Amino acid sequence: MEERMVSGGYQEDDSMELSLRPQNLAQYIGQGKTKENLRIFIEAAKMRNEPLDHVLLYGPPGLGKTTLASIIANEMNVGFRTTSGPAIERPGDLAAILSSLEAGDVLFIDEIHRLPRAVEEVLYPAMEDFCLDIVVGSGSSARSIRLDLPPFTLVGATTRAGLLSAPLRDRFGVLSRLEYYSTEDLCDIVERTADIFDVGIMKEAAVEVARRSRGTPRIANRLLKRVRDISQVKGEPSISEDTTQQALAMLQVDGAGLDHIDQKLLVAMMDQFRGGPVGLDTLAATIGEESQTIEDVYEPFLLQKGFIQRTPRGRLVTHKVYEHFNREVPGT
Ligand SMILES: Nc1ncnc2c1ncn2[C@@H]1O[C@H](COP(=O)(O)OP(=O)(O)OP(=O)(O)O)[C@@H](O)[C@H]1O
Ligand SMILES: [Mg+2]
Repeated sequence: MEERMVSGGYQEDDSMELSLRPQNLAQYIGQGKTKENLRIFIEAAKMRNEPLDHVLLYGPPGLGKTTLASIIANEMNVGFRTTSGPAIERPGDLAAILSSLEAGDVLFIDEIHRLPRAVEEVLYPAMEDFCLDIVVGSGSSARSIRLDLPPFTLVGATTRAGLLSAPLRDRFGVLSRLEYYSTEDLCDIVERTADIFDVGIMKEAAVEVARRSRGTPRIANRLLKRVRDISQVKGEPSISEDTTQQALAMLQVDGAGLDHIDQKLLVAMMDQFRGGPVGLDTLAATIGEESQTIEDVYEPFLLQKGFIQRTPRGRLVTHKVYEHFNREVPGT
């Protein structure tokens, strides 16, 4: 699969992200409810001199889960350790990490849905009672010993909350779902990033980048970076709306943030299947993509935007699609 300008996943080109990452809750734009809750929980934990409850952050890629995890550590004034589900292969790996934590630390486990089951089982008593149950010896002389751990906060992140086992999910005290950002919030993010890049940007230009970023800060920052390059080559004193339009057209990102693959899919549905319903496999074969890729990568945004609907008989395009492509809605 090719890399898309508008995919929320991390790409090599996004390496500037580290410098763009907000450091505290005040700098973290949007996600009002999550932020408000966390602010209260953090304050309460600090008053009680206890570690924060374990936090699960879930939602699509690029919405700021990793960023928020590091902010939690900053706001609690504690250390931040990071690892990921696939990186912890054996129970012993996790035991080593846990026993090296300092009291109060935040341990961040990214892609936590990918933890091996045997590792997950070590995590349960660690989360619940801050202890490790270790089996020593083997056969009839095997026995289990219990080791105390320093109290810590586990922050887990996942794009696939549905894949988390119930016992693991139940051990988190705080569950926060990150939402796609509004155009206003993304506009603030674009302006903040431009500030860090030390370039000016006209309000209309920032709004335009925001509108096409699929509700995702990572995409907004990526688009802005490209737009800035073109603006600089033109010698503009600050990024203009014209340049932004031109740059985004070059990048083949349209007014709703759709790229050529989204367009191909929607046009095929209108032209070849009269708007649907069309089965996923048929559609996949028509545009030469895997069904799974359509379902996991292309469809979520189109569904969220109300461009397509899923029905038991297959996918349907909505009237929004005809309007978007300036076509007459059939049967009107
Ligand atoms: N609320 C926000 N305010 C400002 N910038 C943000 C915000 N959320 C995310 N960003 C920017 O978007 C980038 C991507 O965010 P982050 O890496 O935290 O996403 P993620 O949800 O962890 O993605 P993934 O699912 O790929 O791990 C950050 O480096 C940061 O620059
Ligand atoms: Mg992340």
